[in-house]
Amino acid sequence: MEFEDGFKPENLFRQGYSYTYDDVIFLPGYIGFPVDKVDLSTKLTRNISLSIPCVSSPMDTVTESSMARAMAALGGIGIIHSNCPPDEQAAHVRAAKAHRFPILSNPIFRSPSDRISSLDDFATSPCILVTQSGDSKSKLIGYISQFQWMELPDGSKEAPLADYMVSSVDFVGWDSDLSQIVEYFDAKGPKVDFAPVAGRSGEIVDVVARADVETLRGYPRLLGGGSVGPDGELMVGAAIGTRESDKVRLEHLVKAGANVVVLDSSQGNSIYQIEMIKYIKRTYPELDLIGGNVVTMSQADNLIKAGVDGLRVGMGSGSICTTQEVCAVGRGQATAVYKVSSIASQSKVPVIADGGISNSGHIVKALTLGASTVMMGSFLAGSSESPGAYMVQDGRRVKKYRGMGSLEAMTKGSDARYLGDTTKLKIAQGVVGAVADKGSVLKFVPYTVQAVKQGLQDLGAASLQDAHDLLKSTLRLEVRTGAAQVEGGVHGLVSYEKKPF
Ligand SMILES: NC(=O)C1=CN([C@@H]2O[C@H](COP(=O)(O)OP(=O)(O)OC[C@H]3O[C@@H](n4cnc5c(N)ncnc54)[C@H](O)[C@@H]3O)[C@@H](O)[C@H]2O)C=CC1
Ligand SMILES: O=c1[nH]c(=O)c2[nH+]cn([C@@H]3O[C@H](COP(=O)(O)O)[C@@H](O)[C@H]3O)c2[nH]1
Ligand SMILES: [K+]
Repeated sequence: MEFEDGFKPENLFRQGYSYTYDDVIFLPGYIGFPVDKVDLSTKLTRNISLSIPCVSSPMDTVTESSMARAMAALGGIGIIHSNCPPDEQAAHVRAAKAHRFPILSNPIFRSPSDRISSLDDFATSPCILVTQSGDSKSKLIGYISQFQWMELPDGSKEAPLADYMVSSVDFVGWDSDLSQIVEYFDAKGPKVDFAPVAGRSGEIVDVVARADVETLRGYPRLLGGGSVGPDGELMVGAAIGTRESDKVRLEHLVKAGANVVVLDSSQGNSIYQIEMIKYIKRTYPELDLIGGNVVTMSQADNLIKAGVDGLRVGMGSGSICTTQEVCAVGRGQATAVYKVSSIASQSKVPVIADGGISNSGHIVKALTLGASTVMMGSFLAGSSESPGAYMVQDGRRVKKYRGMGSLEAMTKGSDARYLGDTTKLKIAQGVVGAVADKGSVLKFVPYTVQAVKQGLQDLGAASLQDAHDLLKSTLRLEVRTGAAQVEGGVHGLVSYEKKPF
């Protein structure tokens, strides 16, 4: 028997309000399966499948090679930002895809006759790899770690590397997983602390520290082999703009092996984007292409007709966004995701709910309202995999996080893009800020995903397809009043500690 209880989504979202995730709440359904039966596998685009619905934002404080590698290892995907020269962006794509193990240390190479003058020579790498001619392409001979170098007696530090390096000629293969690297260390014994990693064509591309492997073993187990493309490598996405120069950028990215490209714009329904979509589809028919951003059915319809394989949804909903204040356009994110998904699903174009995700409940809401994945900036920016170093601010460890339309990011990047070609006036549509240290995404994303599974179980959805079917049938939701939102949070306590896992 059907009761009249709660709102049908189509009725709620046509009342003339712009709702965001916190405004709405779902009524629970019926649980007929255990939480571990909830399958979150999904589609990023028409042709790209992921095992978790998580995507990292193309922002210069969120996604470079380290984040892209980790997101892919988790079964999601990272989109490398374009606020750098094309060859640098392509290098990030290559580095992320170079091997399958979710650690990236950008090793430094030296020859046996080279000498180390200070710790600065290690840059950000935990060790220096010694090869015959001092580059990644020649034969591996040994390594020296920062720690080992510092422990050398005075006088020995200035000697050629050959005099004190740890001899090591073995490496692990590019497609090794955690258990194979553990086997390598077990076989080598306790004196060997680093495993060089060979790339596909035999050159040494990275190095894995024993300590990092131990840390990883304490994290939730990585599911499956991650997001692997047809080439056997981890999948990586990259952002581009819609200027003429972006065609050259795209060529670099395709050569580097990018699996998907995102046209990165706040308002994707433009002649520039539509022409770019047509150009890309003509030039690289095999390449998956995500268009956006859009928030209305009509914007989405235009990009679908132009040929996109995925749509990115959200305007002004991001944590660092000021677009709605500056330009008076945008939409509440719950309404935007619901409306765009309702038209995109007719053409089987998956939707990425981009921006405004600050907890697992927001992810459940985005996916249940029709999205196939969520894209996150601030949620991931405080992780050890995001670019940049931690700083201490008011006694807390933080990392910088900034909008790509902030003055600071625009000054670093290609100004032409934002200034237009005719105006010299720079208008910011984002801010620069900081987010708290959250540790590794390899640890907190699995917990977040587990929470999402619990949410779907409560709704009675064993998969994202189930959730989307419910949306069109028995799912009911309501708007929460201000008081109901307060009630839904922690309230009435003198003090409390919020530990998510
Ligand atoms: N999701 C969101 O709500 C927002 C996101 N952002 C982010 O900020 C960054 C910049 O976004 P936008 O400013 O929208 O970048 P955009 O590149 O789409 O637009 C910048 C300006 O360049 C113009 N333009 C683009 N292609 C052109 C061409 N071929 N010829 C002439 N003019 C052209 C556009 O019309 C616009 O005036 C992106 O990373 C975006 O994701 C910025 C604002 C809002
Ligand atoms: O209005 C904006 N001005 C900006 O400077 C800006 N930079 C990024 N973005 C968008 O915000 C998304 C990330 O949002 P969250 O931090 O909420 O995850 C991202 O994925 C983008 O869609 C911007 N929007
Ligand atoms: K905002």
